[in-house]
Amino acid sequence: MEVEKMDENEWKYHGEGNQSLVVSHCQRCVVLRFLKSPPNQNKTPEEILHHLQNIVDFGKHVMKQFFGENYVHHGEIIQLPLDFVRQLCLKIQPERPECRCDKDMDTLSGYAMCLPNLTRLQPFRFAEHRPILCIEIKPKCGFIPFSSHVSQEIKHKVCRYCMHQHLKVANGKWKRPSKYCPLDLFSGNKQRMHFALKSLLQEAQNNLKIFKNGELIYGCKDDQDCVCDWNELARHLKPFFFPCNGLASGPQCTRSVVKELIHVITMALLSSTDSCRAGHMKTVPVSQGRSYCEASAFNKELVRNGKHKLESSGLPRGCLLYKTLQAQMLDMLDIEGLYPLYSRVEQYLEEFPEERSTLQIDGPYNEAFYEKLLDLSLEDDGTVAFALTKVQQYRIAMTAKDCSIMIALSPCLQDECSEQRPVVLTSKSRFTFSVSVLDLDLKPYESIPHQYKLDGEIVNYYLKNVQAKEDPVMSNLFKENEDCTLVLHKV
Ligand SMILES: O=P(O)(O)O[C@@H]1[C@@H](OP(=O)(O)O)[C@H](OP(=O)(O)O)[C@H](O)[C@H](OP(=O)(O)O)[C@H]1OP(=O)(O)O
Ligand SMILES: Nc1ncnc2c1ncn2[C@@H]1O[C@H](COP(=O)(O)OP(=O)(O)OP(=O)(O)O)[C@@H](O)[C@H]1O
Repeated sequence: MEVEKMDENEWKYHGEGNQSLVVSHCQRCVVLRFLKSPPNQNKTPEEILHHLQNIVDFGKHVMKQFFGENYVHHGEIIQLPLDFVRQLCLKIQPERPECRCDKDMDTLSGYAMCLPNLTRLQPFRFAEHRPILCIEIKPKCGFIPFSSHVSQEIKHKVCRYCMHQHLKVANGKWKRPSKYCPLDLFSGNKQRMHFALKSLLQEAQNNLKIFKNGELIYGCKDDQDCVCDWNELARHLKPFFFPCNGLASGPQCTRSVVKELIHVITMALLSSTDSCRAGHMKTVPVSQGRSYCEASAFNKELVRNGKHKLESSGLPRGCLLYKTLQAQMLDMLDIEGLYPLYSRVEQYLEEFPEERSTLQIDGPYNEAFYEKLLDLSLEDDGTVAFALTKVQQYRIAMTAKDCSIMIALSPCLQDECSEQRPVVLTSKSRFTFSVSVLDLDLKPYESIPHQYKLDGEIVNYYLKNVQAKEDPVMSNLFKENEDCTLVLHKV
């Protein structure tokens, strides 16, 4: 990219999260990702550069190992003319959702990350001007803690996402709770995955976005502004799924399109399009802990119907969901078991503050950092080294619990099968697709006390306000299910 010739008119607002703001190029397949910070808490250009370097290194040396070369796009740092950045910031400001304006885009350092636009097929080839559909999913934590350090039994039964929903609705973050449960999506069972995806389509919150040719057509721009009309979605997607079929619009058409969409997402999520080193490392057994969540609407429906053998077909080893789950499961102790270890590291650092850099707490995130993460032993020998390894593994797990998956799909013809890319079939079309992961910024060491506090708040809110009021018939059914999997029904 010729940075001297940067023109803000060639870029447009694309999206943002809590930490960064993204603009996309109007013609080319790249985005710029800027860091954000609260007003008057600007970091120095050196600090920004260091932070960005850490993000790139972490993607390159650590997350690529866990997730696989093809899934991770670490990008590169770019230094931009300050004038361009300031003009760009002014240009995009009106597009920003109000709820994200508590932080400002960094306009002082001139540094940003340059990344491929993942709403396009990866790797992108210039010749491609075909229509593209992209589904972004933030799946969140896909397992129930199996750690013996968990102090509240409910955490072994109901997943964090489902519990957190209630607190979020009470706090006004979302108007309605979602029926989505990450354990259904991560189950590998198609029926459960379909239910999870349908629930995401019903209540997208910040867990689902759909882009057509790079433009957001479905999902929440912010808490107030949600474009979640299935008929409108079907209108956008009909040409993708039923290209030469005169399927009339109406409820039947909407249902058919949504069904095809869910099918195609499921197939892409279960596909294995990469191999990686961590695939060879000793992995955390996926079978640990319970494979379903008692609060899942899918599960409740089964129990209501007297069925209690919830299928968890397991995920294919090479697929991105599997790799994400493996990385998430590096949280083996749960925050309750981790927090005392964090305190041990803290105590050590208070005594020896100069050791902070040797311990690589704030980077560099290099090969050596990665190697130290591979020790999955849970035998606490009382050392700082053990505590530190668990803390760093926890940070990786937290990162994987908050990342997003991008599935880009483009219609292709039968004779295009020779391409390197995988293909997924629907009843009336075929698509080449790519799957990528984004937002792999390592969670800060300093966020651990916040995690500890939040965990307590989520669980206490749930126990007090939800479980206490739960339908007693339902909880009895669960109890019976748990004890002997035999439920007696009145005849
Ligand atoms: O704690 P959670 O599970 O609510 O996750 C936070 C996310 O909220 P969510 O529940 O997905 O709506 C939250 O997402 P939103 O800003 O609410 O869209 C952030 O991703 C936050 O990350 P960070 O601390 O800013 O790096 C996330 O915080 P971390 O816990 O990942 O640090
Ligand atoms: N390389 C990319 N290509 C296309 N879109 C992207 C890319 N990177 C980010 N985005 C879009 O920008 C949004 C915000 O990016 P990102 O998730 O990295 O922000 P964040 O502030 O780090 O998020 P969080 O709130 O989870 O901390 C994403 O949800 C996605 O829609």
